[in-house]
Amino acid sequence: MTQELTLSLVGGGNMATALAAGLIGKRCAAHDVHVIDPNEAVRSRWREQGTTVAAVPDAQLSDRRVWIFAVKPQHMKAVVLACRPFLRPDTLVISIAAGITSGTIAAWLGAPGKPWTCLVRCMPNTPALIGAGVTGLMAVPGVSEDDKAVAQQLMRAVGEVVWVKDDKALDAVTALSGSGPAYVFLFLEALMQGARDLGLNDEQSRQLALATLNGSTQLAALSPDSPAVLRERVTSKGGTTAAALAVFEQRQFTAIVHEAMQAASDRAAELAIEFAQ
Ligand SMILES: NC(=O)C1=CN([C@@H]2O[C@H](COP(=O)(O)OP(=O)(O)OC[C@H]3O[C@@H](n4cnc5c(N)ncnc54)[C@H](OP(=O)(O)O)[C@@H]3O)[C@@H](O)[C@H]2O)C=CC1
Ligand SMILES: O=C(O)[C@@H]1CCC=N1
Repeated sequence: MTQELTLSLVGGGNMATALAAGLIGKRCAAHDVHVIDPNEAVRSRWREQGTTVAAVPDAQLSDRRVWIFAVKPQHMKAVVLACRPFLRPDTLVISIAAGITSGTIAAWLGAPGKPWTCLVRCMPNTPALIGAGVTGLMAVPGVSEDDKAVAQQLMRAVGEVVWVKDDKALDAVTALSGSGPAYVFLFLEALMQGARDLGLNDEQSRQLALATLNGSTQLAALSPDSPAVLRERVTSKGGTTAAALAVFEQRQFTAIVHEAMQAASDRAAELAIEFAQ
């Protein structure tokens, strides 16, 4: 375990919990993690894990080398400004908030005309909770290679990492892997419902649907063939799969997914404007 990394989680909700599941014990000790959250029930859960906690930003922030902002986009400005007095010149700030751009956060943290340059935006996802997450990262110009490595090392503790070049690309990451688990869970729910409607019981539906998603994604990851080729191998001419895929096509499944992802990306861009003032 890398013990020397000290961390503050600003916002101790769902995503902070998912990240901590991989980080604590692997990248930092629980007592080196300081959690800021206004909710006593949330703080109590963190206390039980052995972290220090506070309801509002406090001087302990200054002892933490890395801060991860994990509050809702609408809370970001107030929270960032409240934390700002506790910055050290070498504090590495990581934001996982959807939408809010690196330029906006850097301006909030910095002085007029002198934006904060030690800032990385990340977009993780909830499978981080079981170490199976994937995180998109982008760094503002000026972040040292060492600090990029620290951010990467943190996110690697909960899954894979993909660096992208700018905020726009991070919005695309948000629309794919940030929000993506919800799309997959929706598809899983639909498969299970479909199976129940066809007469299978709850347990059978769950086992078959989960194993199908799991097996198919593993096959796609390991196979040299494209998803399209793998799909064709399932689809016998005049058979059952062709009948099902014809319905997907008729209902424009691909267009629906495209439209949904565009909506997620557009919403990220809206959040950037809505909560930047
Ligand atoms: N959930 C996901 O799948 C993902 C979320 N994200 C991003 O992560 C961020 C957090 O999302 P998520 O974890 O789901 O949200 P949660 O609501 O679960 O967690 C946010 C936490 O921050 C607390 N909070 C509110 N105000 C403050 C404050 N002033 N100071 C400190 N903490 C505060 C909230 O308390 P209270 O509930 O009392 O308001 C809550 O406990 C968002 O910006 C989201 O865009 C990124 C990737 C994936
Ligand atoms: O729904 C949201 O806005 C956040 C960002 C990605 C996943 N959850």
